[in-house]
Amino acid sequence: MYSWMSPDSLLVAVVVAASAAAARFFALPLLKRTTRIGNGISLRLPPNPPGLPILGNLRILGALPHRALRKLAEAYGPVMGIRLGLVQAVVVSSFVSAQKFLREPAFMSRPAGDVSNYLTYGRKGVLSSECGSNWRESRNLCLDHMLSTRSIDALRGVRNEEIHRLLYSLKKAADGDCKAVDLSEAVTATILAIVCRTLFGKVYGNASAIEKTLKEATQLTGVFNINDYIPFIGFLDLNGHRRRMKAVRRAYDSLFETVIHKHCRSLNEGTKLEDCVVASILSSTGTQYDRVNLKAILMDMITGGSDTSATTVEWTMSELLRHPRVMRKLQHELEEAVGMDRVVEEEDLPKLPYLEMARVDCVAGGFQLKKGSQVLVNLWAVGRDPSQWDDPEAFYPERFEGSDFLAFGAGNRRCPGMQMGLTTVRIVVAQLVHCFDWALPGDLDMSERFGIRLSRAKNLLAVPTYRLPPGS
Ligand code: HEM
Repeated sequence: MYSWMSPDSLLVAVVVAASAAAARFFALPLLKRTTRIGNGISLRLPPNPPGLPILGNLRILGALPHRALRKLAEAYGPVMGIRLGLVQAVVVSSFVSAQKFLREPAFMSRPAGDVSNYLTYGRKGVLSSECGSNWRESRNLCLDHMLSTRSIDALRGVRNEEIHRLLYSLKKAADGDCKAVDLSEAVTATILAIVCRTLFGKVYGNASAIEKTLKEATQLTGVFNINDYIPFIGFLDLNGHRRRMKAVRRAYDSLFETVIHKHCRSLNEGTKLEDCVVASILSSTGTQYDRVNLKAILMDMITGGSDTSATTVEWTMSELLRHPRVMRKLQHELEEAVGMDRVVEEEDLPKLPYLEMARVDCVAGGFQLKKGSQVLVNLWAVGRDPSQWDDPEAFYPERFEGSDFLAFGAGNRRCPGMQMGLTTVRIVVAQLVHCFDWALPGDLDMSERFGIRLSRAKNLLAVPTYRLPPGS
């Protein structure tokens, strides 16, 4: 059993269903891992569709690679090879194989490339780090100062303030002559503010500029970048990704330098700044702590921590709006557990019905992989694996009662921010559903845009009606 899976609620099922599997989308569609050794699981090489010289199978990916790869897997099987330019990759599309690959120690590293060079300070920090002492120390630092249960509890006040700001603005819109609010934008801004305040103590500079940088970073992190797959033409930067990544890094870097400088100065002078992750790390490691690693960690926390949660809330709300049965069930549960005289508090979350999800043991057919192969776990396809779930396309949160899911990865590189992500997503969804009835202003377009996480192609617009008594 995962350690975070304490008594939980239908909300978790809904969130998991929307973000993880039964619903249509994953926050992160394709997980990239790489192997440093041939794993020798068996003697067979996985079947590989024919490709072009040099380009290999790159052309088949198109605008929505997760869909193209699943289609291909229908013909070639749940573990298939593909060649991306000069890089041999293995695509994993079934639930049991994904569990096997993600937990296999041989696949604990992440591939090198433009993202690791330009968006993670050269494989420092956690996200793109090779598996080794730097990765382990950075991951522990994140867990100690931000992602442990104690830190998450300590940061409750920040979440509360920002979420109440969101509720206030939505209520104001509902009280006025509001046609529809842009829920995507409102939720993204709220979650980014929570993450920035958690990391830095306050939102430095222009919040919408940070949001723009974040969007650009998450888009660039997910793309299939030709520079990575045909490295000898990388210097030409044909698609301009390297240039855009350098711009993102410059924008982040100047923000991080300002924040770190302020906190170092205040620590050296013994003055007090806001409690936050930067202050906490610098107080415990000393102000001489490797600045590049600290900036890489901050980058990981912003990229890994904000858009993933915001996207999950967006899809969850989209599915709830399309499925009034689940919306009503959720509202009813909140009415029973919280009542209608006050808004939900984080303390209420464990009071919601118990839900336990057990780990499913797996046995996967193995293949021999070449050293350095990239492993692409198609989480989007895994979540719709018909051999795992009946009617996998349907939004049916109850299916997760007592079952496992892989929305946060698995094995030693599984998401360290799972508890924080779930806490944020659950409290935001709970508040939105408890405080408001929602209606759609027109048809709901459910198409997606590919990136490190699948975002909605079009922002979610919805009309709120306040449902708690005035003054609560
Ligand atoms: C709903 C929200 C979230 C989702 C769906 C999500 C999902 C994921 C997934 C699928 C992975 C890859 C795991 C693997 O390779 O097995 C991952 C890694 C990671 N996530 Fe999250 N995540 C979320 C929230 C967060 C938060 C709040 C943080 C931190 C503030 C965070 C930080 C990270 C980091 C640092 C890694 C890299 C771990 C490593 O390579 O060792 N995530 N996340």
